[in-house]
Amino acid sequence: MSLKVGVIGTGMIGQDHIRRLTKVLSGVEVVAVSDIDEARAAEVAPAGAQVFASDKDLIRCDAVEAIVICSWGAAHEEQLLECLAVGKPVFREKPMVTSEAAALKVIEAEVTFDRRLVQVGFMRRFEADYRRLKAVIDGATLGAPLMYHSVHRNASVPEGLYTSEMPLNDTLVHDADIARWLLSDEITGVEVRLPRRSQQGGELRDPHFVLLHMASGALVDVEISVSITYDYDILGEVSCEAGIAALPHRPATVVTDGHGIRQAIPEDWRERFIEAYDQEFREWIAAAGEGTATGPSAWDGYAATLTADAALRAAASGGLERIKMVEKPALHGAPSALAAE
Ligand SMILES: NC(=O)c1ccc[n+]([C@@H]2O[C@H](COP(=O)([O-])OP(=O)(O)OC[C@H]3O[C@@H](n4cnc5c(N)ncnc54)[C@H](O)[C@@H]3O)[C@@H](O)[C@H]2O)c1
Ligand SMILES: O[C@H]1[C@H](O)[C@@H](O)[C@H](O)[C@@H](O)[C@H]1O
Repeated sequence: MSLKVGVIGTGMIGQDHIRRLTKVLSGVEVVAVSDIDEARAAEVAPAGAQVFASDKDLIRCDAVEAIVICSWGAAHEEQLLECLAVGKPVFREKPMVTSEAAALKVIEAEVTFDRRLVQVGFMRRFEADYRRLKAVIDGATLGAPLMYHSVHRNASVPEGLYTSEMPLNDTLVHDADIARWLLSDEITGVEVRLPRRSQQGGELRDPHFVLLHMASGALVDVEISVSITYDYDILGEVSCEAGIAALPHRPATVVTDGHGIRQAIPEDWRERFIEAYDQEFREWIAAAGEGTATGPSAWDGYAATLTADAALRAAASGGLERIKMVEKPALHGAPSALAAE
């Protein structure tokens, strides 16, 4: 039996997820779509899917067993709370929400329901290369991680839609989440430095250099570039007490010609993380079929939101901005290092 899914938000990633849910993965069927741009929803709706003008009607529709939300960040809170109110599993693209207060409401609603329903779209955790990197760090041979260097480069971002706060509250959340997951640690403080401004960024302030302070004492530096022009480049290297572990470069055909020897880099996130998104949804479909969720949780969404908020404060203050988390609910795993402080 297929899991019957409704998709809210049929823009760039909504369409890419509809493609994988209808053409790549099995055990799932897209039975409904909704977007504030109803014409766009109708245009991309798979054959036989119902098109809803209202997101609430889609969420409450009896034929919809689980929901995928790919709308803009500001819409996420209400849509998530509605899914939790009707007890349906929900995959929510990052960022989970855009304020601490909203993140706490989502956590509270899920804890009241007393079963995990929310999975947040931090797809890096599902990629084989990141999983192998984590296995090495968790193994005994390299010793404790001391530093993580994370490079996050976008060739460009959508003009007009991508605003000046988004390097820190939309893009950085991936690096914050993967740092917490790879190092099994929590973020306790954030600093932001602004290097010389790139002329390629137009109105946007680009790039950003971010320093994340971890509860263990490890440090994480993050380069956020959103107008690097050449391609979509994601790198990661962990320095441990007795060695280094790094993500490999993606395999690509080696071209030799009059310009030298070279390998192509993925153009954008769709290409770079294609297998990660597929695996993320395979695992979501299995969990949602059992009425629950797996992988990045509402707690992880909350941690990323706090980091984004602290980064925005740090960019304004120029100093170290501290993060204080509430106590971690049992539903979301063992108490965090911070809760014990
Ligand atoms: N995990 C990733 O790598 C990744 C990649 C791209 C985007 N995203 C995230 O996915 C979300 C969407 O990004 P996108 O690039 O597809 O943006 P987009 O602008 O291309 O699409 C967003 C769509 O949502 C619709 N929408 C907005 N508010 C709505 C509402 N209240 N109800 C219904 N529909 C609504 C818009 O009309 C639009 O069609 C963002 O939160 C973004 O951060 C994640
Ligand atoms: O929404 C996208 C997406 O999350 C990408 O993975 C990230 O690299 C971009 O910077 C962001 O704008």
